[in-house]
Amino acid sequence: MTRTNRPGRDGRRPIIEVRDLRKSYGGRTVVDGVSFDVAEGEIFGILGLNGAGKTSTVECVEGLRVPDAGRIRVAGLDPVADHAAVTGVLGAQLQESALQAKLTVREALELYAAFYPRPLDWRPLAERLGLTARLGTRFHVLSGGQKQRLFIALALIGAPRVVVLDELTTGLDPRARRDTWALIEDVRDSGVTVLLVTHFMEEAQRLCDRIAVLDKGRISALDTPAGLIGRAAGATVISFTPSEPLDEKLVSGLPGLASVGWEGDRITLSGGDETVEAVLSLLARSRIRAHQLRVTDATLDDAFLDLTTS
Ligand SMILES: Nc1ncnc2c1ncn2[C@@H]1O[C@H](COP(=O)(O)OP(=O)(O)OP(=O)(O)O)[C@@H](O)[C@H]1O
Repeated sequence: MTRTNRPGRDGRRPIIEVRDLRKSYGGRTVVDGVSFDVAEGEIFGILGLNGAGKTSTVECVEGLRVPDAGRIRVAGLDPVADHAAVTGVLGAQLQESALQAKLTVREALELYAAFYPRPLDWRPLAERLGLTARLGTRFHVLSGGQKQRLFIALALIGAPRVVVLDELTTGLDPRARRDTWALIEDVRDSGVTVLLVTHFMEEAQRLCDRIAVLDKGRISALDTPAGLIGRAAGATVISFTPSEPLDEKLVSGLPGLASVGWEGDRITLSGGDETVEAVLSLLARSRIRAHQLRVTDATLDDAFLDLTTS
């Protein structure tokens, strides 16, 4: 596990370097000066609303799109100028349309293995991904989870140092999604660096060592999941039903208060630790009881909403 491994800390060059990347379509800028580094062995997440520029960014990293400006290196290689060499170090998740419906799992694995000079042996890979019982099954009859596992196998078959996974678990049921997360951790633990584009906060929070939040083509924050949550305006949420009405002036003057909301008689406040302490002492001073008191940490969802603009 290399969760503490960060670019530059151990003096090694990051495996992915993106500097001031720009990309426009028809004069509309959708990636506007994006820079980040990914250390070898990290799971690095890119989060953002629809149209934020996530796919454009990672497809530039893959060499599938040509940047208008900026500099990208993958294992020291330029993804456009050195495209053939980059495909040897970078495995990309296929889009569903890339595989013929009638191809069996075994045929897909053999076909893709033949593209690489030193492919992994597909049999143990299929075993590790739970595909052995499906080797004779045609692609179009696989379940969503089985298709995703096949896509992971095909992304790994060339023994890459980096895999790029874009919306890997979209459309999967919660169990298949969790199984896929375990697989991605397994991939990372085997030393492969993962660049992950996702819409799911829970997925990003669970898997990613660091996350870049893209907002309208720019990085609005880049941090660990815990770091992003800590930046959310209200990192702690306290809610309760007071036994008597609260003095609104005292509530709005609470230190560190980020938000207040009422749902019927129930109040929900967000803020820092000092807000929670002040609420509790306000209640004690006013001799008001707090029914069904809950204190929870803010989630990545809260941080994400703070860091993106609709
Ligand atoms: N080839 C293209 N030609 C024209 N516009 C494009 C092209 N590819 C993407 N766009 C536009 O660029 C913007 C960014 O798209 P991109 O797919 O990079 O965003 P995204 O963050 O991955 O979005 P999503 O979460 O919806 O997949 C979008 O408005 C999209 O419509």
